[in-house]
Amino acid sequence: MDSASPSVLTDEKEPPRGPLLERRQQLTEALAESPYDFILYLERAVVYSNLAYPDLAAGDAYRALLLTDEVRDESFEYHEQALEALQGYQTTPCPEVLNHGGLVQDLDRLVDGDGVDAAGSYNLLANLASVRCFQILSISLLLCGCLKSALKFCERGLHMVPHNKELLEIRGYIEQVARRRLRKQPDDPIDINRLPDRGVVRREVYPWNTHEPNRFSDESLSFLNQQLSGMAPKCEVKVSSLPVLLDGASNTDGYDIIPTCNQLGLFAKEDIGPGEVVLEEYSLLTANSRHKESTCDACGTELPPLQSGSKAVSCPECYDTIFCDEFCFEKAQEQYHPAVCDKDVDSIAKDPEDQDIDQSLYLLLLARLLAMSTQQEIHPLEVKEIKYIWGDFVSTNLNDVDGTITDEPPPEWTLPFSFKYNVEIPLHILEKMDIDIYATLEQHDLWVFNTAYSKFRGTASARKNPRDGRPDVAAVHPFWCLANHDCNPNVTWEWGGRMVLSARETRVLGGKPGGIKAGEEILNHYCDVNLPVQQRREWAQGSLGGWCMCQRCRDEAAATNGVNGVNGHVTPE
Ligand SMILES: C[S@@+](CC[C@H](N)C(=O)[O-])C[C@H]1O[C@@H](n2cnc3c(N)ncnc32)[C@H](O)[C@@H]1O
Repeated sequence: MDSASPSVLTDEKEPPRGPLLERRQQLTEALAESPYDFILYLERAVVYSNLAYPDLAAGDAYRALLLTDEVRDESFEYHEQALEALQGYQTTPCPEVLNHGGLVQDLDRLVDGDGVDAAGSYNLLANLASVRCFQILSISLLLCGCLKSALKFCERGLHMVPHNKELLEIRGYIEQVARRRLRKQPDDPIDINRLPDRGVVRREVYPWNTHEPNRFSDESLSFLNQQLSGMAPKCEVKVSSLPVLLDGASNTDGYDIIPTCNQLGLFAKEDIGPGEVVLEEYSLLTANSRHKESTCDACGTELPPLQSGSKAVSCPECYDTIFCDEFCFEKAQEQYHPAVCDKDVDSIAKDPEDQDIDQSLYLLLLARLLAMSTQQEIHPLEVKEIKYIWGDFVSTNLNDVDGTITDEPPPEWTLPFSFKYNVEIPLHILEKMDIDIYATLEQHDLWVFNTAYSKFRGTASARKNPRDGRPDVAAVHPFWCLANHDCNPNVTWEWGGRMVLSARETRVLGGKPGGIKAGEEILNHYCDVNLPVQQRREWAQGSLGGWCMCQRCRDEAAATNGVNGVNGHVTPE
């Protein structure tokens, strides 16, 4: 589709952001007052579309869709509240947000039963609204690159109103993009099951996110250092100057000076001897994607064999949950477990298909975060294990695009996104935890999940199962992950029940003796440092967010390619 395609999301062309952000704020406040009002959700979805956040538009349209079900079915949990929220709205004239894309012409098809009494009029509004939800969901998910979910929602809408002009147009767009992505001819049929369903969305500190700290402030640094002192007494967190990373090979390997940016890093404040433990960190922000696997629910360590002398403890309320010892059990009770105890959330997203392993581990980390924030009665983004993590955010200005349809989401959008893992299952988990997903919108809005995902990606570590090599346990260790990468690292790391960083006995380069001097930065490794430069760079690219520009990489690449030469592309074996 060419970039001159009309913006089917909106009736306006590139409206200004300021008033839209204000409107978003008003609608968010209105939703806090009236959380079961699907019209408000739809209005906010349109604002998100106009602001070019199609993922957030889809999130709101999905909540609105769930509320239309609540209105229609009196056995549903929030039926009364959803009905009450509709008082004050009429079908003629219907709320402006529903009067879109030929929808009102389909009114007759949407009347249930005989005529429109009070109940009928609410059902009619709910029916109209669900079609509007399907329109927004399908176009928004298409813009995120989630073609399969987009087509499914579009088909559901067309099932209700087969001639709806907008839905037919959206289906045309989805099929056009699908044919191009699957390399099909214009008339080839499309198998919905083969459509890509993983997309990417904006990865940013949302303009309304008031939870993101200034990580460089004295207050933040002193909080971090106070926490760090117990786990790494010889280290401190300080600002570190790091190379700005590009997406791939460049001709700057031989340059003496390259652009840098300020981030945080870990530094030695005293000399550390070779082999000495640098940091030992305990974290409850862990996830295990195997159902009934023998790891500690809290710290993720392998459980000791169940024989006499084992210190393992199971929760007395829900016997299935096992902890490696009393310490982990108590920490879990204090910090997250009661929020999920006996709530049947255990089997969700477990034993995933191979292609979903990463998404399922990140989702389970999100689930743990939600349990921690619920138990600790704080906002998820205030949970100390993630609050100070940098999410590799891109600036809002760079992310901004107009709402036109293109083949692929823009290259600046780097947060992996799928309807299932970002929207549907997190809400399902909250429901299982007996949390009202409408009344707790402030804590459980989609942008909150996306922000947490941004922080997990690039900082979580995973452990492979020795039986089949699949990564099935993951964790976020917020202090360990403050250590930056270098291909000539001065530490090694190992994660059992604790994440342990130790000073290397010998350095990789030149076999020089290990040990870290006071003032030197702690340099971790995010890839196998025994590989040749090209392979190291490809491996570390995901967690670094770019092409490694450490001194070793630059020297080796410049030596291989001639000074200033551009590397050729080598695929790892
Ligand atoms: C796990 S965090 C490390 C801590 C991070 N510097 C911070 O301020 O929180 C990983 C991120 O740090 C940055 N980083 C780490 N090592 C780097 C390196 N050698 N060169 C450039 N950036 C690096 C990248 O932005 C990467 O995505």
